[in-house]
Amino acid sequence: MNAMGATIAEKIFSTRCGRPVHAGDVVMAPIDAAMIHDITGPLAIQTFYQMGGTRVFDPKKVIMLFDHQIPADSIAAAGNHQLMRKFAAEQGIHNYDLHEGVCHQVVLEKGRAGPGEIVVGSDSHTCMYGAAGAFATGIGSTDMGFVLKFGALYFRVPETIRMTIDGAFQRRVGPKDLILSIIGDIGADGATYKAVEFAGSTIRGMEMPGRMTLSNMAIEMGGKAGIVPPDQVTWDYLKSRRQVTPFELDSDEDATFADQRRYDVTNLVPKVAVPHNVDHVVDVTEVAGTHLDQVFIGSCTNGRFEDLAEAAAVLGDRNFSEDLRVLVIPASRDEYLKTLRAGLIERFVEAGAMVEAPCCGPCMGGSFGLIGPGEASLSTSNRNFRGRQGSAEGSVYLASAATAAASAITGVITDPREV
Ligand SMILES: CC(C)[C@H](C(=O)O)[C@@H](O)C(=O)O
Ligand code: SF4
Repeated sequence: MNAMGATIAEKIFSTRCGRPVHAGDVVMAPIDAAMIHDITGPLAIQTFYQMGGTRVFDPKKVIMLFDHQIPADSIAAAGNHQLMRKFAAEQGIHNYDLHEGVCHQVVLEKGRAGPGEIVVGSDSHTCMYGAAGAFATGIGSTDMGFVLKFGALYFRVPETIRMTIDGAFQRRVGPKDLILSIIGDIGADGATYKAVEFAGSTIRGMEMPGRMTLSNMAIEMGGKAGIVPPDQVTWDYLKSRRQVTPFELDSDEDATFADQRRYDVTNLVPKVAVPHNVDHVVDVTEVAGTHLDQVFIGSCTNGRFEDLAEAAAVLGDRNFSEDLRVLVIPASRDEYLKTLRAGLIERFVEAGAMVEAPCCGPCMGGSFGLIGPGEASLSTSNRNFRGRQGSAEGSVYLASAATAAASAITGVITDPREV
């Protein structure tokens, strides 16, 4: 039989399962790392015990942290934290607790996900670790209970959609505009259960933060994973975070793809996802002038130093509009420190923003920063579903940090190329 080419996803599953597997095969695959946070962790732990679990499969492979409801914003949240701290202590799991920031950012920063690994998290944006060449996917708390006990999980090896991206971004246009435009094009269910691969010269020239933004939002088109083939950028990023021995991991040219799409970013303009769907994407010019009550710059999608630096560059020495609330939340302690040391936190505070310590913040309306009925928020995060950031009668617009900063200066949705 001819040896057929394979996709990255097929290669990862073949290596980890110890035999050649193909898209469509159902396999029980070993798990290299499993992440739980303060919202979904308690149910996963409960399931683990209900399944008769006593010791987790490998405490070193379990990543625990709190980010959605920190500092505890209710007695229930405090109780969840207590339960998880107790579990970590009993099981010998290192608990990052509330010290480090948003789960996905922290997993990558701590080098807990890398090329060729199968990583799961009980959170839908776990696909972000694909930026580091992992096959990473979000799973439910019940599946996570199973993983904690057995260190393995059933998967149907996904087919792959390859997105080849070429061209150079224009000023104030970047990865967030690209991923919004791709999602607008393919639709919220356009990549359902597919591994989405990001390839091409634009990706090769992109640093890790941008790659994270792309992989993070793979789930917003239904993707099971969002993978960037590891290259020197990946290995350089991982070098200071874990032991690395670079190796080749890319799809073969004769691999079978479910679909191959090409994009050119040369003429890409700033994009905005308008209420209430992530795939309802328009050019910023179409919604420019829309009144806003709040701007949120942060989240696992766009809360990194590079995003905050872009926002600060747009801001310059101006102030934010006094007619709206501006919330800035770095995605992690590291990102916070970089931003602080660059003097940008001072600039944001001076300009009128409220800067919070690393956490999910208003991203999913779980804790603070909620919007009221009839209010509109523009957010650098990844979801704008009805009620996502508070009132179901509110509206959430998604955009880049540059568009967010420009809009925060004027108080209305604003093209960042024009301020
Ligand atoms: C709370 C958690 C389960 C949820 C997710 O899975 O994504 C959240 O992080 C989100 O972004 O909606
Ligand atoms: S920042 Fe938002 S998208 Fe990311 S994990 Fe937190 S709630 Fe989910």
